[in-house]
Amino acid sequence: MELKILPNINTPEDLRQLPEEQLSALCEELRSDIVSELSVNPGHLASSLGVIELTVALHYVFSTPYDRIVWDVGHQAYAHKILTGRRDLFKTNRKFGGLRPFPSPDESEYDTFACGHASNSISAALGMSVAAMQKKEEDRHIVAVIGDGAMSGGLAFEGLNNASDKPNNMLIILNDNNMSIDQSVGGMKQYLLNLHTSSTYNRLRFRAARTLQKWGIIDENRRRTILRFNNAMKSLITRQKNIFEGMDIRYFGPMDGHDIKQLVRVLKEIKDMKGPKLLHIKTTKGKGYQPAEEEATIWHAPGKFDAETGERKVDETPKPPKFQDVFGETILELARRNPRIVGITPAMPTGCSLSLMMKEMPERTYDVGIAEGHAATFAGGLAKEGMQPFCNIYSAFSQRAYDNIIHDVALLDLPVVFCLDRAGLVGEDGPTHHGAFDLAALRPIPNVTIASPYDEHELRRLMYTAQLPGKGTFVIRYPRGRGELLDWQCPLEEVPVGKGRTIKEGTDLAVISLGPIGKDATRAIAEAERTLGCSIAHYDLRFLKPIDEEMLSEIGSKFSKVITIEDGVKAGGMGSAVLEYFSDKGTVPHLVRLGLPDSFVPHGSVAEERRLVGLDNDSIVQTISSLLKA
Ligand SMILES: Cc1ncc(C[n+]2csc(CCOP(=O)(O)OP(=O)(O)O)c2C)c(N)n1
Ligand SMILES: CC(=O)[C@@H](O)[C@H](O)COP(=O)(O)O
Ligand SMILES: [Mg+2]
Repeated sequence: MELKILPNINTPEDLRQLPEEQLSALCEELRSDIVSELSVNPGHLASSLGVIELTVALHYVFSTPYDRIVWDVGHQAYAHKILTGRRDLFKTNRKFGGLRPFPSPDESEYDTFACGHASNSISAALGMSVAAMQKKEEDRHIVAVIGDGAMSGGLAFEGLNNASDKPNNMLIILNDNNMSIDQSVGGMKQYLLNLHTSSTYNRLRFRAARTLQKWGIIDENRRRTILRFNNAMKSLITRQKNIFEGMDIRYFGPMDGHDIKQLVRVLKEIKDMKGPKLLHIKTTKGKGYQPAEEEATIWHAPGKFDAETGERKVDETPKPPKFQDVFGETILELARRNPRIVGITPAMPTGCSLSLMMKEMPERTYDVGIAEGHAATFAGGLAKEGMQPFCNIYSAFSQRAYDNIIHDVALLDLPVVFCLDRAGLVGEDGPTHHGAFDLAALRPIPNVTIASPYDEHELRRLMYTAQLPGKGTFVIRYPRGRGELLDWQCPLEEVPVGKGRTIKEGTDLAVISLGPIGKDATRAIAEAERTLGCSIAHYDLRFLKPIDEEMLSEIGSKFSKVITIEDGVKAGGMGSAVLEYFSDKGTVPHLVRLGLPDSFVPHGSVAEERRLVGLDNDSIVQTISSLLKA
C-alpha cells in the first residue's frame, strides 16, 4: 500500500491537524505499515492491529503527552509508538539497543508508565488522576486502556474498587476482543458478553439526548444530567446489574471499536465528564489481517511471515524440543498414571504447553485467567484436599504470586509443584519478562524445594520426582526456548532430592552451575581446557534447596578457586547460597559468581543479553582464565 498520510505524521500534534475524514485512511496505512514491518521484524501483531482505530482516536481527541494514556501490558501499542515520533525507529523494535518491546517512560514522553505485566493500568491511571487533582491540574485527562484478558486480573479489580471510592476523573477504556492470548476464560468474559445486550439501550439514550440538545430543547449541562439520570433510571427500572455503574463508575458502551468516526465522537463527548468512567469497546483481535483474525492465538506473536500470503516462516528441520513442550508432554504422561495430578495455568496454556494436557484431560486442567496469585492459592486449596497440582507460571509473572506461595502453600507444607517457565533471560521481551528473581526470591522460604534441570531428561525426572508422595512444595525452573536433546523422551526415574551431580572431574578449579546454563558452562570449560591447558571440574548443583552440602564440602576440600554460574540475579541467588555455605563452615575459597547484575537487563537476543552480563561463552572462558591467574 502506498502510504500518503502516515509519513507526514511525526507527532500526535500532526495527527490532530488532519480533517476527520482522513482518519479512516490513516488507520489503513498504519495497519499496512505494522503488518509489513512485523513480517520481517517479529513482535506482537494481533493485539496491535485490534486497537489501531482506538489509538488514532485517543491521540486525535486527547492532548497527549499532557494528557496521559496508560497502556495495559503494552503489547498492543505499536500504532501508539509509530504515531508518537518513533516510526523511523520502528524497524529496531525489540532489537538490542532499539525500541523497547513495551511502552517505557525512558523511551518517550508519550509512554506514561511501566508496561509488560498485565492489569496494572487502572491502578496507575488512578494514581495519576488523583495526582492531577492534588496538583490542581483539572484539565489533564488520564486514560487507562485495558483488555478484557487483563481485566480478569485481581489488580484490575482492586483498581476499580478504589476508583469508585476516590474522587478522580479517570477514563477507563475496556478493549474487549473476547480473547486473551488463548481464549478468554472465566466469569468476567461471560459478564462482558452479556453486557452486549444493553448496547441498543445505550445507543438510543445517547441519540435522544443529542437530538434534544441539537433542537435547542436542552443545553450541554442538562444533557449530561439527563444521561446521568437515565443511567440511574435504567438501573432502577431494569434492575440490570452493571458492575461498573454499580460501583459509581459511569459506563458507556459497548460500541464498535473499529468505527473511528463514532469513537472520536464518543470520546469527545465523554472526555470532560467529571468522575470515573468506563468506555467499553468491542474489537477484533488481528483486525484487518485475515490470518490474524482467523487464528488470533498463533498471530498474537507469530514470528516472521509472508505479509502477502500470511504464510508463517517456520523452520521445519528437526530440532530438540522446547522446554515448555517437554513440560507439556511429561505432565500428560504423569497425569495418565497419577489420577491426583491436575494442571493449572494463569492464562498461558499455549505458552507453557499445558494445552497438550488440556486437549486430552480438559476436566483436570485449569486456565484461571491472568491471575498468578490466585493460581498459587487455588493450587494450595487443591493440594490441601489431596490433589497433586502442577501450577505452571512464567517466572517473571510468578512475582505476582510471591505471598500466595509463602502463605497459602509453603506455610502449610502443601505438595504443589510450581513449574516456572521462562526462567532466566528471555530475549526480546526484555526486563519485564526476564525470569531473573525467582531463585533469590524463593530461596529464603521454608519448606520449599527448588530445582533446575541441566537438560530435558532432568526436567522429566524432576517432574516425576516432584509428584511422588512426601515431596512437599517443589519448584522446578527452566528457560524459554529449546533444549539440546533430540532424544528427550527418557524413562521417568526418581532423582535424589538435594543431590547434585559431578559432570566432570578436574584439578585446577571448580565450576558449579545450576540449570541448563550448565550446558554452556560445559562448552566453555572444554574450550578453556583446550586453549589454556588447564583441568577444570564441573558440578551441576541441580537443587538450590536443599543444597548439596556433601558435594560442597568435597569441592571445598579439593579446590581453592570456584566459579558459580546461574541464569538469575547474583544477589541472593545460587552463588550467594554457595558462599553462605562456605562462610558458615569457616573456609571460603576464592569464589567468583557469574549471574545477572543488580540492574535491569535490557532487551535483545538471548545471546546479546548474555554477552552484556558476562554469561556468554567468551566471558565464561575469560573468567576461568582470570581466576586461574589470580
Ligand atoms: C501478569 C501477566 N500475566 C500474563 C501475561 C501474559 N500476557 C500478555 S498479553 C496477555 C493477554 C492479554 O489479553 P487482553 O488484555 O485481553 O489483551 P489482548 O491481547 O486481547 O489485546 C497475556 C496473558 C502478562 N503480560 N502479565
Ligand atoms: C506480552 C506478553 O506478555 C506475552 O505475549 C509474552 O510476550 C509471551 O512470551 P512468550 O513468547 O515467551 O510466550
Ligand atoms: Mg483481549
